[in-house]
Amino acid sequence: MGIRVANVSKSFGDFQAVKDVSLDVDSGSLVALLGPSGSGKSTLLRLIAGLEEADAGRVWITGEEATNRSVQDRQVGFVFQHFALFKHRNVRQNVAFGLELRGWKPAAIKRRVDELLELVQLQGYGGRYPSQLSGGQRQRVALARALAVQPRVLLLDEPFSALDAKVRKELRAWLRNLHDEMHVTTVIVTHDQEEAMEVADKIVVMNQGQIEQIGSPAEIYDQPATPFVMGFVGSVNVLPYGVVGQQLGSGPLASNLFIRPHDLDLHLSPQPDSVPGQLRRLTHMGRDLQAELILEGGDVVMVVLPRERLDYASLNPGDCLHITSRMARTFEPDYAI
Ligand SMILES: Nc1ncnc2c1ncn2[C@@H]1O[C@H](COP(=O)(O)OP(=O)(O)OP(=O)(O)O)[C@@H](O)[C@H]1O
Repeated sequence: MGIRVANVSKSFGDFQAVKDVSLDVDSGSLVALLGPSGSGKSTLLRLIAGLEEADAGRVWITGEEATNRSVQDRQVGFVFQHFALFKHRNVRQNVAFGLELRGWKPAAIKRRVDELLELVQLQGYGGRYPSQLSGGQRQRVALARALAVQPRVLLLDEPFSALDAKVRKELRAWLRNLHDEMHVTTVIVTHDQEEAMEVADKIVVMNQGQIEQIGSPAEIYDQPATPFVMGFVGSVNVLPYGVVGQQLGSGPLASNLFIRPHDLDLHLSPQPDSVPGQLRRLTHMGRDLQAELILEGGDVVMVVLPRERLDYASLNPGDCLHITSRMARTFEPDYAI
């Protein structure tokens, strides 16, 4: 086992940020803690690191109990969103920091730093100072520094969120490749579902201090356990069963139907099991069209479909279209996102 968390809770004053959470992270895997702001992701990560003390529960790191151990003793590597590098140390000196503290000899430090700079693809940057690097390069130096001392686990708290979208995407792919080379057990905190889907073997979806679901990216997307998960990891229409139920799905009368925009289809004429809707807006999104329709009862429905599926050239707002569904889910009655 890479990391085990058992029944961990943490409150700040009256506010319970983490509520009786248990989690196993397989050795060598990359797990994402995903959830909205305030859901307790960072607090859980900090509890694993030893930066916060749990009110209750226990933590194991690589099989050894770490609950009462100091941060240093836990031998974890961290990278934070704004992980400040030492400004007055160049890249090599930043990466070497932990090794110097541990009394490594200069020749061994040089070898290890060379190795790490190659790993994070920053050979040739060793003499630069942090102010002479891009944001993405700085985070790669931070990762090299965290990895220098061969941590037992790597904990990343929104490491890329301060960077622009393109760099963030590049760094995700890079992190995934790095992880495939290194196999260090890694936990990454993110509020970005695309990031979690792209990098993680498993996703832990958190909401209000608790785990809603743990699963592979495909499981989380295709078999969401709760309405919250379904809404958080993709777009969803929530429609009262009473209005569209018999046509678009099946379930208890009092429930809502949860349907992804991609699982709906549009037609120019009525179909078996279609419901009519009035077109409010049609948006071109590259390959796909996004249509917003209003049902007879006033509910708004979003449909996303490939452009070639609909002869849209002559459509205008106000036109009547017919909606069918390929896949609809129901959850407990009265459960709302
Ligand atoms: N040191 C603290 N003192 C008081 N409240 C705190 C402290 N740290 C966290 N909290 C509160 O605990 C809750 C969970 O915070 P946490 O940072 O774990 O959430 P998060 O899911 O990581 O959110 P974000 O993505 O915004 O960082 C929040 O409501 C936060 O205000």
